[in-house]
Amino acid sequence: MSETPLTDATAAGLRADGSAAPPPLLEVRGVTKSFGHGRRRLTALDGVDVRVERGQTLGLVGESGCGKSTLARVVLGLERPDSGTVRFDGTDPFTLKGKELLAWRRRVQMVFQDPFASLNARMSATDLIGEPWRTHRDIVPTAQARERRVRELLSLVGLRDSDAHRYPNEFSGGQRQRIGIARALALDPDLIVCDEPVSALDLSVQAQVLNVLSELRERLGVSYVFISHDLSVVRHVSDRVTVMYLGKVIEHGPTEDVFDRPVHPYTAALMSAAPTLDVSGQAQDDEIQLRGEIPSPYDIPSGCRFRTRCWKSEARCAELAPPVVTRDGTADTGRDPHEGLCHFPLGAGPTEA
Ligand SMILES: Nc1ncnc2c1ncn2[C@@H]1O[C@H](COP(=O)(O)OP(=O)(O)OP(=O)(O)O)[C@@H](O)[C@H]1O
Repeated sequence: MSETPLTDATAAGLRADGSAAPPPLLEVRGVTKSFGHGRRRLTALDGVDVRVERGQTLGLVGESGCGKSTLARVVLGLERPDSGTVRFDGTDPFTLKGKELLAWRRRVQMVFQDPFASLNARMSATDLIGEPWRTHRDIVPTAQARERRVRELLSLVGLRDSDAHRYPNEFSGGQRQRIGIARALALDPDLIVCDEPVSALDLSVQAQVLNVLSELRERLGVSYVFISHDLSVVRHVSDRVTVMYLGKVIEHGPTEDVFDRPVHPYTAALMSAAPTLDVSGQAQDDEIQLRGEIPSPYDIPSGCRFRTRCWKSEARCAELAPPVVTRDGTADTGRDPHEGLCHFPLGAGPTEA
């Protein structure tokens, strides 16, 4: 039996009144990406589906090496999938060329984890923010327009006009990340991929930067893919969450559903390790200890790839690929499904094999 992927799509693409829903801003379906050859070949993404609606934030979580950055690179058009499709506003960006490709590249931008590493110390804030305009010259054709736009962008991220001519070493970590955000906004994108955008910052500064991101969403309608190891941050910023394990999506759904009623034991374990969170239905207040280490990506376990660390694992988990289930063990008919891949989902008895 081949493994069934979680198809992260609104049911049949229909609204409640039966009319066709507009395509999501981003729709990744069945994307597989491998690296290397022969015995040194590993599958970093295995039939991955994700969806980002306009003006929404998708949280992407999972341990190191599960494929989050590879997925981000695919979304940014930097890595071509081996199979599967990427649709941005209904168009496959990998089919674009020339001017169309350049126009699309504006629409998806990135905010990096470490503002210290990602900013060139010898460039002023103005130069850093305006660097993307070197490639996209038509956006601010004159020096005057450029100066005006830099001031607007500084103001949008909560910095002052006088900051325009300062250098990275004159800014705090939080201010540098604000410059990183202003730079991502310079091309007026529809989607920003944020890869651990606050994990290098002090706790008190993290909240300020997260507020900047959420204000920008309100004001500009920008969408985010938000990658983070910090589940309390993901819960705070995300409308929907996708959980990955060893290159596969093992659970996805609306944030509150996934956090309050995880389907997959792996999701529950991740959440139980996050100090402020309560996993209802699980050992309250106790961290779920997973057995062993993450398996090698060169040697993915048969059946359910999480089984070697799962406390619910039985013989079936090694023999058969896990089915798609919801918290209640039934197919979800709602518009925004909350699903997981598991033989023994939480909150339900064993599913039919
Ligand atoms: N260019 C590459 N060549 C070979 N292997 C790669 C390459 N890029 C990623 N990988 C492998 O693919 C798997 C997924 O990596 P990826 O960086 O996407 O994970 P991640 O979830 O982003 O991890 P982290 O949280 O540590 O950044 C890992 O096993 C990694 O070693």
